[in-house]
Amino acid sequence: MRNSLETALTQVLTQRRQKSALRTLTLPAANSIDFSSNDFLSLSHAPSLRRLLLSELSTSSLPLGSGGSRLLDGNSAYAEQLERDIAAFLKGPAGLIFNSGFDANAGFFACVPQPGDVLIYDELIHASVHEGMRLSRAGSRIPFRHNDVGELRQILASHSGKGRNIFVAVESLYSMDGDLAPLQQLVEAVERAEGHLVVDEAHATGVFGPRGRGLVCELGLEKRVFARLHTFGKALACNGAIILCSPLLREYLINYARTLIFTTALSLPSLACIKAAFTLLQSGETEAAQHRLHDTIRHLHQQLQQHLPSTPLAALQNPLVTNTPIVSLLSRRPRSLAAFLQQAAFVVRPIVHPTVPRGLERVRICVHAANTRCEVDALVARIREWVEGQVEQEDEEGGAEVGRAKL
Ligand SMILES: Cc1ncc(COP(=O)(O)O)c(C=O)c1O
Repeated sequence: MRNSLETALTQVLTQRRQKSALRTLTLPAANSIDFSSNDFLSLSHAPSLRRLLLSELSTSSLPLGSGGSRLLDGNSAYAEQLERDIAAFLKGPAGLIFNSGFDANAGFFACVPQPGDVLIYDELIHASVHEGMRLSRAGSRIPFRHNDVGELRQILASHSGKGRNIFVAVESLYSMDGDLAPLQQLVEAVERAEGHLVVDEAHATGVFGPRGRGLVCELGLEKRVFARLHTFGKALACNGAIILCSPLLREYLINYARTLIFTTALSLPSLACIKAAFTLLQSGETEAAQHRLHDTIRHLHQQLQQHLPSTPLAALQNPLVTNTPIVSLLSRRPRSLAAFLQQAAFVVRPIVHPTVPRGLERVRICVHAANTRCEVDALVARIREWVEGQVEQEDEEGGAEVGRAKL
């Protein structure tokens, strides 16, 4: 007879399976074309990064493993110098490396807001910020509608001037909708309320700004945000993340961020990879990839406009956004569309509830520096083929609605 825990676990997994919401691990198919990963600059496959990493590893005399937490045996002059170099490159006053962006956000939001403080966040903020907020001692946690600066101003007005610190958490490039935050307006609104703006640049790192420094640097706002997060796991093809902040906040995080204190620090191979990636960024070697990426982004949008009739174009989650590498195609049948594209060797993923709200299910497309125009053309042709198949099928069923807003 099964024990009760096994029965409970089996039950919830069965429910997920029945709702077609079961998460599974998949392996990349051979010879597939990546329109899914966050490897925006295609650095994962770049011989230059591999060469630099290997040379860094072979010349370093540090032990491979860090040996413990940064606060015990896991710290090194190598890690501290890397932090200083990255902070200088990204124009931050100081920096603190965490093992991942998840750890950085969770640790930061759990410990920085003081008892009674106010945490305001964009409703689409990443799960790692929620993780931290859940543990924080803040008095209130208030969402505002995605990118709605007007609503944020109202919330700020009703909480400012009451002697509490106000934190506002946003991302610069949102991972699901692929749109950018109106950072200039957000900075002004938060400054007026004497709040603290925290910007997560996870997806913008390497993609926006001079030499990939991110959107805050592109807009010259680096002195007007309280803290910034840059992660290394997406365009930089590494692991880990850095929080850019004042030296005082860095010292506070070293003392109170549990996700830094109670974990083994990054090993030498991880640090060396981060160093190699930033060497490429800093030297301008990734600029060509950054330009190629933006050229491919423009081409994808042109192709979508040209080859998908106007109605399905309304299916883009945000048709006005045409300069980011993430495009979301809203669909009532995201699994069918994704499977159709996957059969033609395109790696794309359906994104369904609970990752996105019901009714906003989608297929998320990410473009990369290494995607060719031919690959983009073939992808758009295949999407069009699927759309036409859907319309025909619905015609046969007597229910075609060419005017509907979703694919
Ligand atoms: C906006 C955002 N912040 C933070 C993270 C977490 O970063 P990491 O993958 O380094 O843990 C992610 C990654 O999915 C993200 O998309």
